[in-house]
Amino acid sequence: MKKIADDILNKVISSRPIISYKGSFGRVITIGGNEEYGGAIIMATNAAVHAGAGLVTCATSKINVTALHAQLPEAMFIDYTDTTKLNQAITKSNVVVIGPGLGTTAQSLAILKTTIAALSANHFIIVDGSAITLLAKNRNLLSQLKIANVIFTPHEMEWQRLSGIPIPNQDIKSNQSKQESLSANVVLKKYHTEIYHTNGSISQLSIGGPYMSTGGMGDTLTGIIAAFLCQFKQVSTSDRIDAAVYIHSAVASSLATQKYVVLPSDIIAELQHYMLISQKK
Ligand SMILES: NC(=O)C1=CN([C@@H]2O[C@H](COP(=O)(O)OP(=O)(O)OC[C@H]3O[C@@H](n4cnc5c(N)ncnc54)[C@H](O)[C@@H]3O)[C@@H](O)[C@H]2O)[C@@H](O)CC1
Ligand SMILES: Nc1ncnc2c1ncn2[C@@H]1O[C@H](COP(=O)(O)OP(=O)(O)O)[C@@H](O)[C@H]1O
Ligand SMILES: [Mg+2]
Repeated sequence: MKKIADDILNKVISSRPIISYKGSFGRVITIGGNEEYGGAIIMATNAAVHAGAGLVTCATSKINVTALHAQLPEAMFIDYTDTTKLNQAITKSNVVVIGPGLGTTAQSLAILKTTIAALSANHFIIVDGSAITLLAKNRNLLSQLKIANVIFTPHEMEWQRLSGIPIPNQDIKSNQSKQESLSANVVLKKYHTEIYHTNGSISQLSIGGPYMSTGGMGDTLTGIIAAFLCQFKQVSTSDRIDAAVYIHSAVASSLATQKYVVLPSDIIAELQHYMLISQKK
């Protein structure tokens, strides 16, 4: 298992080509945020925009549109129950994030099914939060998901649901064996997050701490991973994922020198600056 070092940022974050436009930096669609958990998808969307994705669309409950646009006018909106628009927007996207605040109702499951049916081999899909819980209960959907490049981002309980491995038994060998059968990358979030890559490598974070234990911290990570996947195509998928996971905690630990707790929104606000000082010179 390789510890992710600080130089991953310098390796992955490159300066932007002069001849470029928003389309050069990829399209992300974030799907989630029901009537209770609008904040989750707004944080994921906000993180994707601040981490540099060129165009970001948020597919969420209609109830969240005013809050979304008050926070983030840069994001586009679609009603996630509008199947036709959802389909079209997924087709146009490079990276799909599904799950933050999606909920686990029949409607949530229908949105997950529509999303999976719209995937192609060119897509990255980041499956987080409620979408992991839904897939654990609807395992027939797992094989259809494999058409795309999949990144699961479970916390330990979500991984227990999806993998069937109880939290105390989540050792490297068992985790990797389950990850291989899922044909997906797995970012197992905890103190010292572990990343199981489809190329067989395993990385581990050795930064971050309890100042990050606030609701929305994982939702924010999904947006950063999405933005890194759709931008830094000169490096491998595994390096892009490792760099995204690393910068999330690096920003948090840097802010924790001044703050007792670091909020997801604090990390989002600092990302543009931290990426600038970390980029390849
Ligand atoms: N502001 C918002 O709208 C927020 C919405 N959220 C959404 O709420 C939905 C439910 O997610 P939750 O994770 O809250 O609930 P879950 O029920 O999925 O997971 C929480 C349970 O897992 C256990 N657990 C064990 N190990 C854990 C670990 N390492 N990290 C976290 N929990 C661990 C906890 O004790 C608890 O019983 C998701 O869709 C999520 O995206 C949360 O992200 C919180 C913030
Ligand atoms: N004590 C801790 N040390 C290191 N990282 C932590 C700690 N507590 C939380 N985190 C990080 O915060 C994020 C929490 O993700 P998650 O539980 O999905 O949050 P949410 O669903 O509320 O957004 C993960 O990246 C996790 O590694
Ligand atoms: Mg979460």
